[in-house]
Amino acid sequence: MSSVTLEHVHKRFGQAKGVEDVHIHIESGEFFTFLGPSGCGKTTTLRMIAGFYFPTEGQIRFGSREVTSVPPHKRNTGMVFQNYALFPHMTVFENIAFGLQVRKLSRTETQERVEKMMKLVRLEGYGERRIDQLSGGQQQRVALARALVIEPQILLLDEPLSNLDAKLREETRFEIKRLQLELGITTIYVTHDQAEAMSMSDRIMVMQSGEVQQIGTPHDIYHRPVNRFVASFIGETNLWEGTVAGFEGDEVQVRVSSGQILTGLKKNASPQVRLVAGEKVTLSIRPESVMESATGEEANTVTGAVVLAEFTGACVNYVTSVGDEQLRSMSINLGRPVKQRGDTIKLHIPKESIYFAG
Ligand SMILES: Nc1ncnc2c1ncn2[C@@H]1O[C@H](COP(=O)(O)OP(=O)(O)OP(=O)(O)O)[C@@H](O)[C@H]1O
Repeated sequence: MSSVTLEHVHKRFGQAKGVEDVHIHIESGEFFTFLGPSGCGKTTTLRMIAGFYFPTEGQIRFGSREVTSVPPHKRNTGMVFQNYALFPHMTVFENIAFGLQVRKLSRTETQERVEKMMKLVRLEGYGERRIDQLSGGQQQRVALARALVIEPQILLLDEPLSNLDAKLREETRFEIKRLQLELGITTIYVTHDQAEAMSMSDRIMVMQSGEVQQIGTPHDIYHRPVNRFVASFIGETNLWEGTVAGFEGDEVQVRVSSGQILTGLKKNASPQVRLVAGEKVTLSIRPESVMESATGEEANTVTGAVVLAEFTGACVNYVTSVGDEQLRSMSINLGRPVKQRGDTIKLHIPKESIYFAG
């Protein structure tokens, strides 16, 4: 297995920007995800790692080997494409064996390796089926087996689940994770689906408009987003505008649109934020951290009118109007009466759950 390093990599398509200054080190055996909306540069970055595009500037290394302008077939990477790119007229066996035949392996070895792969992806007994006789999920597993059979140092996956329905997508993401852990293979995964990225990855790189916004563990990115974009792209959040009103020890007071002062912790600020009295700041408050107030007396309790009440059985979700803002809250159903639209509600925002996101 191999680490992957991108050193100040840029890609331009004529005058158009593809990606700008991607600088990352992916550890050997890591599951690393490129996450972002359509057009943010995920696929371009992956294609440079595969060798389908060469960078306009910068260097790419696998371990200590420089591969910046090495062609794809000499890189020893396995790739799964969004549409799988299988050969429809060939059988499962022939599809998986393809890369081994190109490499001129003996028949016995090819047979052994393909069978081992079919077992690994749970397709034993399907060798003679044609691709067009398989379900979407099974085709996806053939594509994975075909990428893995050549024993690549690095596995590259470009939106591999996007053609599957929601339930199968969830099952298959566990399957991919299981395979990755079993093989210990360095895996780079491209998706625009934040739940997929959060549940599978060791680390995530969040991209927007060809630029890296943040690199971190799912936990870091969720709890310590560096800016508004990351805060709102990853999970749901309330983004409130406020003005820094003052400081006390390790706490900071912020005036919000209702005129009320909320207290947060200085340490919960993105490195991109300067907390200065009188300056505007964005507060990111996750819905699950907002609680219906037990006494109405706790610090950081706001009062508002319920705009939307949602009872899902397991949870009670409210959207509440507070000053000029709305506050979305989400809590486990503890059997309390559910408020209705128009009711007054008091909501407590614990000070440690306020994050200053820029
Ligand atoms: N071959 C190309 N020629 C010109 N521009 C390109 C080419 N490939 C990508 N781009 C541009 O580079 C930018 C990044 O595209 P890229 O395909 O990497 O985004 P993405 O995040 O993978 O999006 P998606 O999820 O829609 O595939 C976009 O602005 C895109 O228009």
